[in-house]
Amino acid sequence: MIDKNRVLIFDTTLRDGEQSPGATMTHDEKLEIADLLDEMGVDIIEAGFPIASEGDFEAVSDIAKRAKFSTICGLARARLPDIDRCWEAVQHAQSPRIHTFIGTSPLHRAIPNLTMDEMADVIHETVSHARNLCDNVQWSPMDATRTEHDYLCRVVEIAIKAGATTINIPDTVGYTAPVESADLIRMLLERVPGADEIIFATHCHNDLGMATANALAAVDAGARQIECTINGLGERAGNTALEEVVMAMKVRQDIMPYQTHIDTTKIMNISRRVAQVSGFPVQFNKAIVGKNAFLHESGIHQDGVLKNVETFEIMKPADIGLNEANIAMGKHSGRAALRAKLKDLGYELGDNQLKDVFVRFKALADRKKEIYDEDLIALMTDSAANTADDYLQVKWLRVVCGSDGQEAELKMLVDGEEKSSKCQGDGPVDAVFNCVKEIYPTQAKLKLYQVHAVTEGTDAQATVSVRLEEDGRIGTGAASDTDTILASVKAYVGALNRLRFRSQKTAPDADVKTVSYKL
Ligand SMILES: CC(=O)SCCNC(=O)CCNC(=O)[C@H](O)C(C)(C)COP(=O)(O)OP(=O)(O)OC[C@H]1O[C@@H](n2cnc3c(N)ncnc32)[C@H](O)[C@@H]1OP(=O)(O)O
Ligand SMILES: CC(C)C(=O)C(=O)O
Repeated sequence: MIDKNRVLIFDTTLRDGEQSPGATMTHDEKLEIADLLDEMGVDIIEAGFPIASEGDFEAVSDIAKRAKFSTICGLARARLPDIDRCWEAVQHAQSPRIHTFIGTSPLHRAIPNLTMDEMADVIHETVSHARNLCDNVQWSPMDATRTEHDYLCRVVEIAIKAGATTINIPDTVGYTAPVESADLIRMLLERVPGADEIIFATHCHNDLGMATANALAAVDAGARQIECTINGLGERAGNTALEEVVMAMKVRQDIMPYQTHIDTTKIMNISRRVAQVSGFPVQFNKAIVGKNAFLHESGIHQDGVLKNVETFEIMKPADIGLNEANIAMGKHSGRAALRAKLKDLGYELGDNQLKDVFVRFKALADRKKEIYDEDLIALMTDSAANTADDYLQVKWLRVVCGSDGQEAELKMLVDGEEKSSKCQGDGPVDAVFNCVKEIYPTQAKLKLYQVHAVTEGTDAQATVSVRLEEDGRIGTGAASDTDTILASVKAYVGALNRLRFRSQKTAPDADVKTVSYKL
């Protein structure tokens, strides 16, 4: 007999999860997911429906042979050939289980056109047959939550008498509410003879978004096995999500003092893997494993988290194996978060410098949805390379591009005086460089022009590097912007400033202006 507060975790990602339209996994992918489930401490893995296809049979039987910790279970209809095939597949597991089911609600009884008595006989016969093959048998009255209570009690009792060791109560269509889910388990425990000898399981679907709540309510009422899937994958709106019930019980031990055997630090990895192999991406705001589940973007939250992480986090990201930073930089971020983030990246800023970088950061965030570390590094490089003290400064730019040519119009400050130019060129970058040359004539030769996208996406920042040579001196410039042409002209002008600075340093009589380059 297991500890009264121990809740068994039955994962059906490979069976009910795979029933999500389009989520079919290959044989090797199923083995890989089964290994991960086994390693994370899932008590029972429902590996497939062996009679459904040769592929399902092979997968269940190969998983059965390799599982080290988990019980391996296969699904079978209330038909003897299904049960035999299931046993054939699971029998080599160190701990095999047969799971057989039949729809017991009026709607489901009508499909095979069986009376209540006839169905009761089928249940007795099929569960007995399964039990003769395997001493670990699970039986499910499909659509239990829409089955008449008296009939449900009757068939559950028959299944227990026939040898079922686990009775699963499925909310097949995700119709029930938490209070009913709990009442149903309580009712069965009270009314069915022998109910205290077996384990009741709960199998919930998420059609009304209540699968997790229903499963936990059933546990509260006495169920001791939760059927669930990674990422809540499953038929229609999916099943109870493993990560949600496991973490809810872990975090709320005060009101749910139940234990599982799950190593929660493995959750994130398996969630990502299931998302990849099933082709079902996890929604960003999904509880526990969503990309945003531990991210804070708004300034007030970020400030709170930096001062005391518990202000906005009820669990540690590391508890689910997430070791990434929890601060997402974006247009709602404040100075505290920017300073902390830059410090992480190796930039210690004084208040004035932070003020300047913050203005640039907000301007960037207005144009770009997500600000990655690389964007901030680019921003710092850009800040260092292009300052308000520069001799040459880009003030305004407009470029017209089209199949009939490119024209740029540029305004610059040259030693504080505004100058403008309009030029054509062989491409937009050439056109804008021609404007610079017209405003600030120079003999400098372009030795390198390189564009590099800092992050992914069409809104990515481009970092442009420019190297110029004049009289044996080299001047380099770099700039970043979501607008590649603007980054190009800023890099070009930065390189010119640098060349000028260098030429003045080698001419001691010249009026040297202090320029704070850091390249
Ligand atoms: C709620 C759930 O998730 S239940 C599990 C659902 N999963 C699946 O169905 C996936 C795997 N299924 C399959 O590959 C196929 O349906 C198979 C191989 C099992 C059966 O295929 P087919 O023989 O072509 O039957 P089909 O799928 O058209 O219809 C289902 C048959 O199973 C019968 N059936 C359904 N559930 C049960 C049950 N629990 N016990 C006995 N018979 C059942 C239906 O009455 C129907 O029988 P019929 O062909 O005699 O009318
Ligand atoms: C086979 C049963 C347990 C099922 O998947 C359901 O009823 O949803």
